[in-house]
Amino acid sequence: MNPATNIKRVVIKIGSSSLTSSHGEISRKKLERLVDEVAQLKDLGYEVLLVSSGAVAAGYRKLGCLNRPTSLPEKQAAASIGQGLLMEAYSELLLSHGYVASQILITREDFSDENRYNNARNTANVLLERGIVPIVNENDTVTVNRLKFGDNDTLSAKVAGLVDADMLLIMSDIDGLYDADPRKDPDATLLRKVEEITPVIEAAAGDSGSAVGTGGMKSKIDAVKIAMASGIPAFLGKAGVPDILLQAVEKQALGTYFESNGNLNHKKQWIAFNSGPEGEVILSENADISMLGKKRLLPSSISKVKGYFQEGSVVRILDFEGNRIGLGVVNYSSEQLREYDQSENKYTEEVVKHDDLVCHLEASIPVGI
Ligand SMILES: Nc1ncnc2c1ncn2[C@@H]1O[C@H](COP(=O)(O)OP(=O)(O)O)[C@@H](O)[C@H]1O
Ligand SMILES: N[C@@H](CCC(=O)OP(=O)(O)O)C(=O)O
Repeated sequence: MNPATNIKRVVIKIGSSSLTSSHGEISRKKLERLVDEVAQLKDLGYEVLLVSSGAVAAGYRKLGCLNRPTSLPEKQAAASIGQGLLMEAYSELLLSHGYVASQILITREDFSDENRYNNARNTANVLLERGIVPIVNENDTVTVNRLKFGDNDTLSAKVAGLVDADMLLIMSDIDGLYDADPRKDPDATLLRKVEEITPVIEAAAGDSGSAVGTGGMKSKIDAVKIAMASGIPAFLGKAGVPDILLQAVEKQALGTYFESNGNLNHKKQWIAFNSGPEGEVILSENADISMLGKKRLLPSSISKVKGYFQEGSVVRILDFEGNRIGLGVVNYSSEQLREYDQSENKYTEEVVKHDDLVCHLEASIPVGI
């Protein structure tokens, strides 16, 4: 723990572009430099969880591909070879500093099941408390396109929330977030501190700059939003700059610092970012939306129900005009809600309890969730 900053537990995301050579293959030198810096943090008493990309990059040559594959089955086959090689290298390098690595492979489905999500937390906590360095990646080999996290940026933010990290470091091939895509605008300037992700910032974030990166700045901004809403400050900077990890946790690094602006608890993080809503409830015209974050949702506020869901499912909450305004766990099935007759007032229980409701006003939930 650093008493000056109150930071002890750090999640570090390292992108493919920061681990590969110009040919797109894993660079041993870059990996060594990263592990040296992780060990530096560990020596100082920080707990470190690494979210590492690079499985496809580490495996595609051995699969017989000359270039990084683009089809899903080939990428999955490459990851199947590369993930083992990547872990072998991490284990060996960390052991040379006296630290033990562990592997955690996650799919989106693991996180959408609340029990599995909570179980992943317990496992990661044990590892971190015992000084191990968990190395997390998406379980590429078994995921299908539709159900992929897709990029490790959002995965890292969800993992940071899962383990109650004190800080999320997203290390990339660029020294931070610029006010415009630097490839398109030579006058773009580096933003050093961001308190809120505004539409202007979202518009500035472009896609990936390299052949190996997947998410680009867009997915990093989505990730940062998740961290900020979960109460976790984030940093975005350039991997490979000497001492960057230590400087980042000490708030001295060149890069972009994002302040946290929410404090969603685990349950609300799960509802907001992992659950996968099963249906929709549309509020009546006169429902007081400004109060939604502070209140429960009553049957009388609902004008329409879309889709089929069970009691206990997560649903999207839309205003009368169809704008997404929140998510919540319902106490009634879609059929029960469709049958609700206000005049009889037969449902006494709220549709969504306050503790089970996340309002977009209290959490800037990334588009698409
Ligand atoms: N506003 C922006 N500020 C900084 N970088 C940007 C911006 N818009 C787009 N980019 C691009 O995003 C790239 C980083 O994303 P990506 O290639 O996915 O890296 P990684 O492999 O680290 O995930 C940068 O190299 C840059 O070209
Ligand atoms: N899971 C994939 C990487 C996916 C990914 O997010 O890559 P990147 O945008 O480089 O961080 C792999 O290990 O190759």
